[in-house]
Amino acid sequence: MSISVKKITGLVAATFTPLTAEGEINLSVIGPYIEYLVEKQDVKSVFINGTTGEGCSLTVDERKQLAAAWCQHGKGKLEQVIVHVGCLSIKDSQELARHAASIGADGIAVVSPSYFIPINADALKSFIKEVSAFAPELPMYYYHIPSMTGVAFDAADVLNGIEQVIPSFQGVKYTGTDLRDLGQCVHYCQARGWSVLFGVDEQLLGAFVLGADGAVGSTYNYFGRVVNQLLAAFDNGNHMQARALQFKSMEMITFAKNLGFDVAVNKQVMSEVSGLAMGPPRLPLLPCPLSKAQAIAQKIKDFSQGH
Ligand SMILES: CC(=O)N[C@H](C=O)[C@@H](O)[C@H](O)[C@H](O)CO
Ligand SMILES: CC(=O)C(=O)O
Repeated sequence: MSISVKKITGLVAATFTPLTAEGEINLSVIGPYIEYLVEKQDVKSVFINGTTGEGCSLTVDERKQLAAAWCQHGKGKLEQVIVHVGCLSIKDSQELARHAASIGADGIAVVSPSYFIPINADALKSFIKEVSAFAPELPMYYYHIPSMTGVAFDAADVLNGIEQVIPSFQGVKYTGTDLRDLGQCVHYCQARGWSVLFGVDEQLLGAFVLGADGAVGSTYNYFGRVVNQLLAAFDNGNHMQARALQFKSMEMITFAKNLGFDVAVNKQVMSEVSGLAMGPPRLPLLPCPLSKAQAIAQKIKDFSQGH
């Protein structure tokens, strides 16, 4: 079987999930959110319900409503809407995969289960296969994020031979810092026309040197314009300029991390920079003083000046 696939390139925003002050999903923000990404950040693809989107803290029904809203509002405006369908229950993941296909999503991605963790790459391949079987016509991406899932084997081992069991497999979102494993993923994916998307925003340039096709990250929501210039400089062979821009992103993220940069702070930073109301996190995480998010937002605004 072959499926028609547009390769994913450039920056992909790992979107936040807007909630009301009462903690319910706020679909009315999705339309303005898309306008903001396209017009203000020059970012035209999204990865929804992932880590940044708190996908694992939402109900299946909420995730479906969000996916439908992103696909509906994104039509004609966004290049790709990738729906993350990872859950602890394989049946929930299968249902989300089936739903993503029914609403015209451009692809699906899945993380490894993280409570009962697959003991080896073959076990994880079986899991991904059983999810993709519910959306066989949709490109499937493996979302490698060992710091969150606890998976103890290489992504390259998951990719090896996967096309024989999953015909719709199209690549990997790599959120890790092992450049040898990443390089092996690029080597394997390039030979098959698949996409490698990097997910550690502060190290993006290194991944592009190794041949990554694009990047999925939270900071592209509000720093995408600057990072797009980094990619343009890299494409033009202007490595000094690319490096200078990577150092800006690194400095911004280090500043944020030193203040305690969890998903709740990050979400508030997005509200401050974009003016869109993202609301609180879903889980009762530690309260985040507004002053922290404002300090980070100010840094982002200073660093974005002139870009
Ligand atoms: C663990 C996590 O959420 N990683 C995000 C994407 O994979 C990144 O976009 C980070 O938020 C970013 O690199 C800042 O550390
Ligand atoms: C960054 C990313 O890919 C996520 O939030 O899922």
